Amino acid sequence: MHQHALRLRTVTKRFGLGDASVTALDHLDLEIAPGTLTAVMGQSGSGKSTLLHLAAGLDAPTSGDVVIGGTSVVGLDDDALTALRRREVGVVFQSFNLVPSLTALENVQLPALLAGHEPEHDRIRTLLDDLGIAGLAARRPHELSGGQQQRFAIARALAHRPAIVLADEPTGALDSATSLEVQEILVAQAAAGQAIVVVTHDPAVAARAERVVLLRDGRIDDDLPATDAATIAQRMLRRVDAMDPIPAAGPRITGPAAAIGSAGDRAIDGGSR
Ligand SMILES: Nc1ncnc2c1ncn2[C@@H]1O[C@H](COP(=O)(O)OP(=O)(O)OP(=O)(O)O)[C@@H](O)[C@H]1O
Repeated sequence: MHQHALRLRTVTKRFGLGDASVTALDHLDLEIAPGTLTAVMGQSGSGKSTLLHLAAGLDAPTSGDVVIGGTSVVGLDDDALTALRRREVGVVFQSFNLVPSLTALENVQLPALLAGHEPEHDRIRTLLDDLGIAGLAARRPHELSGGQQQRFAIARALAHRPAIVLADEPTGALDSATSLEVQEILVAQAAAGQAIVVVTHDPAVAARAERVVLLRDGRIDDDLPATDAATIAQRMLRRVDAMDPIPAAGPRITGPAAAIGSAGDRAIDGGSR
């Protein structure tokens, strides 16, 4: 096993050219160890999705390097990058929906098959049981609710034991009881050796992580060890307050709470992009 499941080394990502360019990530350094659950938080536009896409090898940095499971993505051709991604990365992204023509179970088996392995049937059965979706395995995605599809997407990301699992609001479409079950599974998989990085706006989800990385303007603004939900929420509020040009009197609940709430709603409405 590599010392780092994932390393971003002085990564800058710019979109567009010249005056119109946007710097989504700005000389960002991040190392993710195997067997850890890391939450990434930050305001809309702070660079969270960009970070996940680069970490998944789906997009290349403008400068710097991304090292996935010990292999640098810089200089890899498309075939090599695809092979690396299939072997080492599992994703739960809104943009990576289940394949509609396959059953839900076949979707979960797909990453192993694409990587040229026999799926681990026992492991998949256990994951589906734990996620409460074993009875739905023969259905096609359009016969499942959004939350059920989300749970199959989580099973798909974990099934082939990739070195790193990247999830964008994995609990966003789930009711609170199911969200808790998914959190338990992520914690358990991290304890079993996978590196899991979860982008979330939910302090309760972030509180399950052993590390909370706060992004701001494409940089790491804070890097906290395991922290309780109230402290994380406060930390986020303070960031919002710091950016708020209008000082408000009295306790600051409305603005920051609204910021967290609207972000969560957007995730439920169909993701960040
Ligand atoms: N394909 C793109 N083309 C141009 N600009 C982009 C592109 N993708 C992201 N950006 C810009 O890069 C910055 C970071 O975006 P990113 O989507 O990573 O933020 P985020 O923290 O995930 O936001 P959200 O919480 O709203 O999803 C934003 O200013 C965004 O407008």
